[in-house]
Amino acid sequence: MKVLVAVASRHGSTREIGEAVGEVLRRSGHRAEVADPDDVDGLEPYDAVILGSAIYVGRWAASARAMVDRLAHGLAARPVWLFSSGPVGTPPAPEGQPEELASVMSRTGARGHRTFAGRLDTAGLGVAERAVVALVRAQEGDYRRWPEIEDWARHVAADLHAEEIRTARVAW
Ligand SMILES: Cc1cc2nc3c(=O)[nH]c(=O)nc-3n(C[C@H](O)[C@H](O)[C@H](O)COP(=O)(O)O)c2cc1C
Repeated sequence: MKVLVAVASRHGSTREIGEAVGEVLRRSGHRAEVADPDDVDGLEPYDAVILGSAIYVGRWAASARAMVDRLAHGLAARPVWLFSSGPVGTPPAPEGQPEELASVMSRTGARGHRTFAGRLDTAGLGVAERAVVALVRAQEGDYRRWPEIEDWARHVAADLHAEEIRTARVAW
């Protein structure tokens, strides 16, 4: 299947998660393209979509939310999975889902959502971001667990193969 992996990332770490997901899909026999949500004009070329976003102050990025608004019908007509990335530290914090997750799940009919731990590199942050990080005492470091991310992507890839078989049966 041809899969769009659309990823909203401010400082690059969620984008790298999306690239890893795309790589697993390709190794599993799918075609995968990784893109910024702002660059997605339409979903016609794609059979399925994975949409991911970094979490900032409890919310998904504006570009991911805008893509859901813009392409809600196309998303609802395709298999969709969602992921978020944000919690940092040991154990990863904060817990809890992004504010708009329930609404995005229901509007897209998403088959699943996973939150992955993120990366915090204070050297790359702006002044306002540093103030928030200091306020909540967030722990610097890279907490992404690649085996967990790859395992999730393998499950999605397997579901997509099952979907291919179902679609082929209906076509007969
Ligand atoms: C200002 C600021 C606010 C953040 N707020 C949250 C939050 O509410 N929930 C969360 O899980 N992570 C939060 N994070 C952590 C980021 O989501 C995490 O660093 C993520 O990996 C960043 O992804 P990116 O590199 O793709 O932008 C915050 C980070 C910053 C700098």
